[in-house]
Amino acid sequence: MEQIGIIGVGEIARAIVEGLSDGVAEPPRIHLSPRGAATAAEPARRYPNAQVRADNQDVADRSDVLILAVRPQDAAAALPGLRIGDGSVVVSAIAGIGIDELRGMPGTDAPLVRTIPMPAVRERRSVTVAHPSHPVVDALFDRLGGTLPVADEAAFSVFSTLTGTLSTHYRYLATLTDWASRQGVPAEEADRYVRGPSPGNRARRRARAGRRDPLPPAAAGDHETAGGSSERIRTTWFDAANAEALTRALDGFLARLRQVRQRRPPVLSGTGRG
Ligand SMILES: NC(=O)C1=CN([C@@H]2O[C@H](COP(=O)(O)OP(=O)(O)OC[C@H]3O[C@@H](n4cnc5c(N)ncnc54)[C@H](OP(=O)(O)O)[C@@H]3O)[C@@H](O)[C@H]2O)C=CC1
Ligand SMILES: O=C(O)[C@@H]1CCC=N1
Repeated sequence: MEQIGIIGVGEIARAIVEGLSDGVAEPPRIHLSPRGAATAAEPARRYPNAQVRADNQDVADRSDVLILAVRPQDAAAALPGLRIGDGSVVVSAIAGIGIDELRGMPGTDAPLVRTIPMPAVRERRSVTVAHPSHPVVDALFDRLGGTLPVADEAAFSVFSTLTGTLSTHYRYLATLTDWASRQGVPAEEADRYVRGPSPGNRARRRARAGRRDPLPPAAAGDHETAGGSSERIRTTWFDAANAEALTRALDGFLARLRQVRQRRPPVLSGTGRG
Protein backbone atom coordinates (compact mmCIF):
# COMPACT_ATOMS: atom_id res chain seq x y z
CA MET A 1 0.00 0.00 0.00
CA GLU A 2 1.11 3.55 -0.80
CA GLN A 3 2.61 5.24 2.30
CA ILE A 4 2.49 9.02 2.44
CA GLY A 5 3.88 11.05 5.32
CA ILE A 6 3.21 14.70 6.09
CA ILE A 7 5.32 16.83 8.42
CA GLY A 8 3.44 19.98 9.41
CA VAL A 9 -0.30 19.41 9.65
CA GLY A 10 -1.91 22.76 8.91
CA GLU A 11 -4.13 24.11 6.17
CA ILE A 12 -2.30 22.59 3.19
CA ALA A 13 -1.71 19.22 4.84
CA ARG A 14 -5.40 18.92 5.72
CA ALA A 15 -6.35 19.83 2.14
CA ILE A 16 -4.01 17.13 0.78
CA VAL A 17 -5.36 14.48 3.18
CA GLU A 18 -8.93 15.33 2.22
CA GLY A 19 -8.18 15.33 -1.53
CA LEU A 20 -6.42 11.96 -1.33
CA SER A 21 -9.02 10.38 0.94
CA ASP A 22 -12.50 11.82 0.62
CA GLY A 23 -14.73 9.29 -1.17
CA VAL A 24 -11.68 7.43 -2.51
CA ALA A 25 -12.17 3.64 -2.67
CA GLU A 26 -8.55 2.75 -1.95
CA PRO A 27 -6.91 5.77 -0.35
CA PRO A 28 -3.20 5.73 0.54
CA ARG A 29 -2.06 5.25 4.11
CA ILE A 30 -1.19 8.69 5.46
CA HIS A 31 1.11 9.33 8.44
CA LEU A 32 0.76 12.70 10.13
CA SER A 33 3.20 14.56 12.39
CA PRO A 34 1.83 15.08 15.90
CA ARG A 35 2.54 18.79 16.47
CA GLY A 36 -0.66 20.73 17.13
CA ALA A 37 -2.41 17.58 18.34
CA ALA A 38 -5.92 18.98 17.86
CA THR A 39 -5.31 19.99 14.24
CA ALA A 40 -3.53 16.76 13.38
CA ALA A 41 -6.22 14.65 15.04
CA GLU A 42 -9.02 16.17 12.97
CA PRO A 43 -8.13 14.60 9.59
CA ALA A 44 -7.22 11.37 11.38
CA ARG A 45 -10.71 11.30 12.90
CA ARG A 46 -12.36 11.86 9.53
CA TYR A 47 -10.28 9.44 7.50
CA PRO A 48 -9.34 6.01 8.89
CA ASN A 49 -6.44 5.78 6.43
CA ALA A 50 -4.76 8.75 8.16
CA GLN A 51 -3.01 8.40 11.52
CA VAL A 52 -1.07 10.71 13.79
CA ARG A 53 2.38 9.26 14.53
CA ALA A 54 4.61 9.55 17.59
CA ASP A 55 7.05 12.10 16.13
CA ASN A 56 8.40 13.47 12.86
CA GLN A 57 11.00 10.68 12.55
CA ASP A 58 8.27 8.06 12.92
CA VAL A 59 6.41 9.75 10.04
CA ALA A 60 9.55 9.76 7.88
CA ASP A 61 10.33 6.10 8.70
CA ARG A 62 6.90 4.92 7.56
CA SER A 63 6.68 6.92 4.32
CA ASP A 64 7.65 6.34 0.71
CA VAL A 65 6.58 9.87 -0.14
CA LEU A 66 7.29 12.49 2.52
CA ILE A 67 5.52 15.84 2.21
CA LEU A 68 7.08 18.76 4.08
CA ALA A 69 4.39 21.33 4.92
CA VAL A 70 5.75 23.39 7.79
CA ARG A 71 5.94 27.19 7.56
CA PRO A 72 9.26 28.43 6.08
CA GLN A 73 10.33 29.93 9.40
CA ASP A 74 9.85 26.54 11.10
CA ALA A 75 11.87 24.52 8.58
CA ALA A 76 15.22 25.08 10.31
CA ALA A 77 13.80 23.62 13.52
CA ALA A 78 11.70 20.84 11.96
CA LEU A 79 14.04 19.33 9.36
CA PRO A 80 17.66 19.07 10.55
CA GLY A 81 18.31 15.72 12.17
CA LEU A 82 15.45 14.05 10.30
CA ARG A 83 16.64 10.86 8.62
CA ILE A 84 14.94 10.08 5.32
CA GLY A 85 15.68 6.88 3.42
CA ASP A 86 17.25 7.38 -0.01
CA GLY A 87 14.46 5.29 -1.52
CA SER A 88 11.83 7.87 -0.50
CA VAL A 89 10.69 10.88 -2.45
CA VAL A 90 10.59 14.19 -0.57
CA VAL A 91 7.95 16.70 -1.63
CA SER A 92 8.37 20.18 -0.23
CA ALA A 93 5.41 22.55 -0.11
CA ILE A 94 7.48 25.07 1.86
CA ALA A 95 7.39 28.44 0.13
CA GLY A 96 10.62 30.29 -0.58
CA ILE A 97 13.16 27.59 0.31
CA GLY A 98 15.13 26.40 -2.71
CA ILE A 99 16.24 22.86 -3.44
CA ASP A 100 19.89 23.46 -2.49
CA GLU A 101 18.93 24.91 0.88
CA LEU A 102 16.40 22.15 1.53
CA ARG A 103 18.86 19.45 0.56
CA GLY A 104 21.10 20.51 3.44
CA MET A 105 18.34 20.31 6.04
CA PRO A 106 17.20 16.69 6.47
CA GLY A 107 19.85 14.03 6.04
CA THR A 108 19.00 12.42 2.71
CA ASP A 109 20.00 11.83 -0.89
CA ALA A 110 16.38 11.11 -1.80
CA PRO A 111 14.87 12.95 -4.77
CA LEU A 112 13.53 16.32 -3.64
CA VAL A 113 10.67 18.05 -5.44
CA ARG A 114 9.35 21.55 -4.75
CA THR A 115 5.62 22.04 -5.18
CA ILE A 116 2.91 24.66 -4.71
CA PRO A 117 -0.21 22.81 -3.56
CA MET A 118 -3.19 25.11 -3.05
CA PRO A 119 -6.19 24.69 -0.73
CA ALA A 120 -8.40 23.54 -3.64
CA VAL A 121 -6.48 20.24 -3.79
CA ARG A 122 -9.00 19.25 -1.13
CA GLU A 123 -11.62 19.21 -3.90
CA ARG A 124 -9.15 17.79 -6.41
CA ARG A 125 -9.46 20.86 -8.60
CA SER A 126 -6.17 22.69 -8.27
CA VAL A 127 -3.17 22.31 -10.53
CA THR A 128 0.02 21.93 -8.52
CA VAL A 129 3.22 23.50 -9.79
CA ALA A 130 6.21 21.15 -9.35
CA HIS A 131 9.94 21.20 -9.95
CA PRO A 132 11.75 19.07 -10.92
CA SER A 133 9.30 16.72 -12.56
CA HIS A 134 9.19 13.32 -10.86
CA PRO A 135 6.79 10.55 -11.94
CA VAL A 136 5.72 9.70 -8.37
CA VAL A 137 4.99 13.33 -7.52
CA ASP A 138 3.30 14.03 -10.86
CA ALA A 139 1.03 11.01 -10.29
CA LEU A 140 0.25 12.16 -6.74
CA PHE A 141 -0.87 15.63 -7.76
CA ASP A 142 -2.60 14.40 -10.90
CA ARG A 143 -5.06 12.82 -8.46
CA LEU A 144 -5.61 16.21 -6.85
CA GLY A 145 -6.41 18.24 -9.97
CA GLY A 146 -3.26 18.02 -12.08
CA THR A 147 0.46 18.75 -12.06
CA LEU A 148 2.23 21.61 -13.78
CA PRO A 149 5.92 20.74 -13.94
CA VAL A 150 8.09 23.80 -14.56
CA ALA A 151 11.54 23.83 -16.14
CA ASP A 152 13.62 25.41 -13.38
CA GLU A 153 13.52 27.22 -10.07
CA ALA A 154 13.40 30.61 -11.80
CA ALA A 155 10.06 29.66 -13.34
CA PHE A 156 9.00 28.13 -10.03
CA SER A 157 9.61 31.50 -8.33
CA VAL A 158 7.38 33.24 -10.87
CA PHE A 159 4.55 30.85 -9.95
CA SER A 160 5.30 31.32 -6.23
CA THR A 161 4.88 35.06 -6.72
CA LEU A 162 1.59 34.53 -8.55
CA THR A 163 0.45 32.34 -5.67
CA GLY A 164 1.22 35.17 -3.27
CA THR A 165 -1.34 37.36 -5.03
CA LEU A 166 -4.28 35.03 -4.55
CA SER A 167 -5.37 35.99 -1.05
CA THR A 168 -5.26 39.62 -2.20
CA HIS A 169 -7.51 38.63 -5.09
CA TYR A 170 -9.97 36.97 -2.70
CA ARG A 171 -9.81 39.96 -0.35
CA TYR A 172 -10.57 42.18 -3.34
CA LEU A 173 -13.59 40.03 -4.24
CA ALA A 174 -14.71 40.08 -0.59
CA THR A 175 -14.48 43.90 -0.60
CA LEU A 176 -16.72 44.01 -3.67
CA THR A 177 -19.19 41.58 -2.10
CA ASP A 178 -19.28 43.49 1.20
CA TRP A 179 -19.95 46.69 -0.66
CA ALA A 180 -22.76 45.16 -2.75
CA SER A 181 -24.32 43.73 0.38
CA ARG A 182 -24.31 47.18 1.99
CA GLN A 183 -26.27 48.34 -1.07
CA GLY A 184 -28.94 45.75 -0.22
CA VAL A 185 -27.93 42.98 -2.64
CA PRO A 186 -27.71 39.49 -1.04
CA ALA A 187 -24.03 38.83 -0.30
CA GLU A 188 -24.12 35.31 -1.72
CA GLU A 189 -25.54 36.54 -5.03
CA ALA A 190 -22.88 39.22 -5.30
CA ASP A 191 -20.16 36.73 -4.35
CA ARG A 192 -21.32 34.27 -6.95
CA TYR A 193 -21.44 36.99 -9.55
CA VAL A 194 -17.99 38.48 -8.97
CA ARG A 195 -16.30 35.12 -8.75
CA GLY A 196 -17.48 34.36 -12.25
CA PRO A 197 -18.55 31.09 -13.71
CA SER A 198 -15.78 28.89 -12.34
CA PRO A 199 -17.29 25.53 -11.40
CA GLY A 200 -17.27 24.48 -7.80
CA ASN A 201 -16.79 27.96 -6.40
CA ARG A 202 -17.55 28.47 -2.77
CA ALA A 203 -20.79 30.36 -3.32
CA ARG A 204 -22.18 27.58 -5.50
CA ARG A 205 -21.22 24.94 -3.03
CA ARG A 206 -22.88 26.90 -0.28
CA ALA A 207 -25.99 27.41 -2.41
CA ARG A 208 -26.14 23.68 -3.17
CA ALA A 209 -25.87 22.97 0.53
CA GLY A 210 -28.80 25.35 1.07
CA ARG A 211 -26.70 27.78 3.13
CA ARG A 212 -28.00 31.34 3.32
CA ASP A 213 -25.86 32.50 6.26
CA PRO A 214 -23.35 35.28 5.54
CA LEU A 215 -20.12 34.34 3.82
CA PRO A 216 -17.02 34.18 6.01
CA PRO A 217 -15.51 37.67 6.05
CA ALA A 218 -12.30 36.88 4.22
CA ALA A 219 -12.38 33.83 2.02
CA ALA A 220 -8.72 34.69 1.52
CA GLY A 221 -7.70 33.05 4.80
CA ASP A 222 -7.10 29.54 3.49
CA HIS A 223 -4.74 30.91 0.89
CA GLU A 224 -2.51 32.65 3.34
CA THR A 225 0.16 31.22 5.57
CA ALA A 226 0.80 33.45 8.58
CA GLY A 227 3.80 35.66 7.87
CA GLY A 228 4.08 34.38 4.28
CA SER A 229 4.14 35.85 0.79
CA SER A 230 0.36 36.21 0.44
CA GLU A 231 0.00 38.12 3.67
CA ARG A 232 2.85 40.38 2.59
CA ILE A 233 1.37 41.21 -0.81
CA ARG A 234 -2.12 41.72 0.60
CA THR A 235 -1.02 43.90 3.49
CA THR A 236 1.50 45.93 1.51
CA TRP A 237 -0.71 46.44 -1.50
CA PHE A 238 -4.35 45.63 -0.78
CA ASP A 239 -4.26 47.14 2.67
CA ALA A 240 -7.15 48.78 4.53
CA ALA A 241 -6.55 52.10 2.75
CA ASN A 242 -6.69 50.39 -0.63
CA ALA A 243 -9.86 48.47 0.27
CA GLU A 244 -11.36 51.74 1.41
CA ALA A 245 -10.28 53.48 -1.80
CA LEU A 246 -11.95 50.72 -3.81
CA THR A 247 -15.10 51.05 -1.71
CA ARG A 248 -15.09 54.84 -2.27
CA ALA A 249 -14.65 54.36 -6.02
CA LEU A 250 -17.60 51.96 -6.04
CA ASP A 251 -19.71 54.40 -3.99
CA GLY A 252 -18.80 57.24 -6.34
CA PHE A 253 -19.57 55.32 -9.46
CA LEU A 254 -22.88 54.07 -8.10
CA ALA A 255 -23.87 57.60 -7.06
CA ARG A 256 -23.08 58.78 -10.58
CA LEU A 257 -25.18 56.01 -12.11
CA ARG A 258 -28.07 56.91 -9.84
CA GLN A 259 -27.83 60.61 -10.71
CA VAL A 260 -27.79 59.86 -14.42
CA ARG A 261 -30.84 57.63 -14.03
CA GLN A 262 -32.75 60.27 -12.09
CA ARG A 263 -31.94 62.95 -14.64
CA ARG A 264 -32.65 60.87 -17.72
CA PRO A 265 -36.08 61.70 -19.26
CA PRO A 266 -38.38 58.66 -19.36
CA VAL A 267 -38.09 58.42 -23.14
CA LEU A 268 -39.31 54.87 -23.35
CA SER A 269 -42.37 55.21 -21.15
CA GLY A 270 -45.62 55.08 -23.05
CA THR A 271 -43.93 53.98 -26.27
CA GLY A 272 -44.78 50.34 -25.80
CA ARG A 273 -41.08 49.44 -26.04
CA GLY A 274 -40.54 48.82 -22.39
N1 LIG B 1 -1.85 27.89 2.54
C1 LIG B 1 -1.52 27.96 1.26
O1 LIG B 1 -2.33 28.36 0.40
C2 LIG B 1 -0.17 27.50 0.78
C3 LIG B 1 0.86 27.21 1.64
N2 LIG B 1 2.09 26.81 1.15
C4 LIG B 1 3.21 26.48 2.02
O2 LIG B 1 2.86 25.28 2.74
C5 LIG B 1 3.43 25.32 4.04
C6 LIG B 1 2.31 25.11 5.05
O3 LIG B 1 1.40 26.19 4.94
P1 LIG B 1 0.03 26.19 5.76
O4 LIG B 1 -0.54 24.82 5.75
O5 LIG B 1 -0.75 27.32 5.25
O6 LIG B 1 0.62 26.53 7.21
P2 LIG B 1 -0.03 26.23 8.66
O7 LIG B 1 0.53 27.25 9.56
O8 LIG B 1 -1.51 26.11 8.52
O9 LIG B 1 0.54 24.78 9.00
C7 LIG B 1 1.88 24.54 9.36
C8 LIG B 1 1.86 23.47 10.41
O10 LIG B 1 3.20 23.03 10.68
C9 LIG B 1 3.27 22.79 12.09
N3 LIG B 1 4.66 22.77 12.53
C10 LIG B 1 5.47 23.79 12.88
N4 LIG B 1 6.67 23.33 13.29
C11 LIG B 1 6.62 21.98 13.20
C12 LIG B 1 7.53 20.95 13.48
N5 LIG B 1 8.76 21.19 13.97
N6 LIG B 1 7.15 19.67 13.26
C13 LIG B 1 5.91 19.38 12.78
N7 LIG B 1 4.99 20.34 12.52
C14 LIG B 1 5.34 21.62 12.70
C15 LIG B 1 2.48 23.94 12.67
O11 LIG B 1 2.14 23.70 14.02
P3 LIG B 1 1.97 24.99 15.01
O12 LIG B 1 0.77 25.74 14.50
O13 LIG B 1 1.79 24.35 16.35
O14 LIG B 1 3.23 25.80 14.91
C16 LIG B 1 1.26 23.93 11.76
O15 LIG B 1 0.30 22.98 12.19
C17 LIG B 1 4.13 26.67 4.19
O16 LIG B 1 5.50 26.51 4.00
C18 LIG B 1 3.52 27.52 3.10
O17 LIG B 1 4.45 28.45 2.62
C19 LIG B 1 2.29 26.63 -0.19
C20 LIG B 1 1.29 26.89 -1.08
C21 LIG B 1 0.01 27.39 -0.67
O1 LIG C 1 1.22 32.88 2.14
C1 LIG C 1 2.11 32.09 1.90
O2 LIG C 1 3.31 32.35 2.08
C2 LIG C 1 1.76 30.72 1.35
C3 LIG C 1 2.40 30.47 0.04
C4 LIG C 1 1.35 30.80 -0.95
C5 LIG C 1 0.14 30.77 -0.20
N1 LIG C 1 0.36 30.67 1.05
